[in-house]
Amino acid sequence: MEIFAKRLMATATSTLGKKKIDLFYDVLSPYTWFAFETLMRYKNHWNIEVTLKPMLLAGVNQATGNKPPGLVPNKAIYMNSDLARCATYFNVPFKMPEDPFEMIMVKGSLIPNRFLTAIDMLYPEHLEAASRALWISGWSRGEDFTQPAILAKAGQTAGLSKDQLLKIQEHMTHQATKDRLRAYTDQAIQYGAFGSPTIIYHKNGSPQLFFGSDRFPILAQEIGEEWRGPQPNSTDSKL
Ligand SMILES: N[C@@H](CCC(=O)N[C@@H](CS)C(=O)NCC(=O)O)C(=O)O
Repeated sequence: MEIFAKRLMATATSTLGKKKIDLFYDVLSPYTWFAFETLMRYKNHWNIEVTLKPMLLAGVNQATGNKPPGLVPNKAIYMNSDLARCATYFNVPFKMPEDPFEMIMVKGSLIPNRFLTAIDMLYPEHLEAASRALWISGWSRGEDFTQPAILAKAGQTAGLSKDQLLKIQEHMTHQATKDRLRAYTDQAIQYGAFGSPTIIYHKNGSPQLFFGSDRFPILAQEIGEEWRGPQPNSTDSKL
């Protein structure tokens, strides 16, 4: 009981006074990978508490009437070179998959999002590593992360045991998991999301929305922290 009280106190103290940030994200979005890694690096440098919230980008697009930028031919051409430049800037091992159209428009991200949602519900301490493993799988190795074997491999990379992965697989089919994914997607839309990444800074209880991996200098200004580029510490782990 005493240990429990001590741990509770430690958790409360460690999050006390921290600026609250939500990252609404879909691993189907390569730009979101850059934002995710940057926020994870800054967790150790800024006085922030980041909550990871997997959401379905297709649901956001449907609700807002937005569409994937790759559907505008000139944007698709632009993104092809811009993503490569950004990958160097953010030091993320992005590699364009062979058929991004099939990946985004045909296969989508319902399955990987349910996988991440189930992990968040059952083993939240593995969510960050599992999200990273899925981005590496889809947007670095060109793997199909809608396939159970690829999900299992990503889960193992994230430190989940075979037994835990079986529970996750089962949990993915539960209504509660589907409802949670929808709830986070709806929450993002209510905050005003129209794409991924959507970063919400809760400024004295008032949500401020930032869209994109290119908003960090502005986010830093608004939260009163210093932007020191995408790698605030040269000892930050390299992917
Ligand atoms: N300028 C943003 C672009 C982010 C972006 O294009 N995200 C896509 C998904 S990969 C999206 O949701 N776009 C919606 C929109 O541009 O309206 C960045 O650098 O991160």
